[in-house]
Amino acid sequence: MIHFENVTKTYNNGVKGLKNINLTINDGEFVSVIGLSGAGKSTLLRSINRLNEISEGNIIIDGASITKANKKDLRRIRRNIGMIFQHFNLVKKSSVQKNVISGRLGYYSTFKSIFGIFSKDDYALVDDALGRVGLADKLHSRSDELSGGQQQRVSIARTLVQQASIILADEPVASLDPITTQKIMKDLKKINQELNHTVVINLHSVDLAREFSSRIIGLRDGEVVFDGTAAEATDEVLTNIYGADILKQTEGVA
Ligand SMILES: Nc1ncnc2c1ncn2[C@@H]1O[C@H](COP(=O)(O)OP(=O)(O)OP(=O)(O)O)[C@@H](O)[C@H]1O
Repeated sequence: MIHFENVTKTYNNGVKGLKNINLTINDGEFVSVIGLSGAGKSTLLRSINRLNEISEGNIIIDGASITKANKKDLRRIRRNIGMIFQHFNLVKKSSVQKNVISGRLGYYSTFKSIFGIFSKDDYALVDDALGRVGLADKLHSRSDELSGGQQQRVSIARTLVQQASIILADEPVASLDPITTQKIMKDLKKINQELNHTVVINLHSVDLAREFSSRIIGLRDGEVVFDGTAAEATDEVLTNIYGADILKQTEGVA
């Protein structure tokens, strides 16, 4: 469970990225976060794993405060939170296998991680994860030889071997064409349904949010202005909250 308690983020320049957010995301939910550019979507998502330090309030993950966690606890909490980025964040010159197995690093001491000491079980997890995302045959390919969609699948596989029960996806389809976008969204949905992983995803496309989410959270100026099911997020409701601009946003164009 992810719980936001009176969370505010004030950037150094005084801009408030989030304003007094109170929110609970339950295990197994598929939550899309929508809103116009600058609404606070990335700030919200990156606060969950403390890539972004919040200024006030508390964020609690499965009963433990990530906000107040010391270094050791932070590492333990983060191990359970996978992250998928718009630009994949792979080591391009490394093989698919190496990139995916790096999802296990949180389970090892620094010494073992530096020398890349992984177990047979870790390699088996990599094979299983690549099978799930349809890339079993790419195990030894260099990551930069893959298409954008395939690279995004590698990053999904990395969160699978991490065995993270929470997946944060920050505009994961913003650089992809519509067909690849559908495939990636379906992969995420499948993982959500089959493994019961919680997915929190930032999207520019309202249509995608409606198609795939169990819940949509709408932000405006750092505040939650909509929180409901996909069916409740009608054009009329969203236009009332945001104006027509929210419906015009397309992938990658804010
Ligand atoms: N590092 C920063 N320093 C100062 N202000 C920032 C910083 N990062 C974000 N902001 C501001 O915080 C607000 C929320 O930004 P955020 O990136 O979370 O929005 P977003 O909804 O993800 O936007 P987009 O859809 O364009 O990615 C914006 O006003 C933005 O300008």
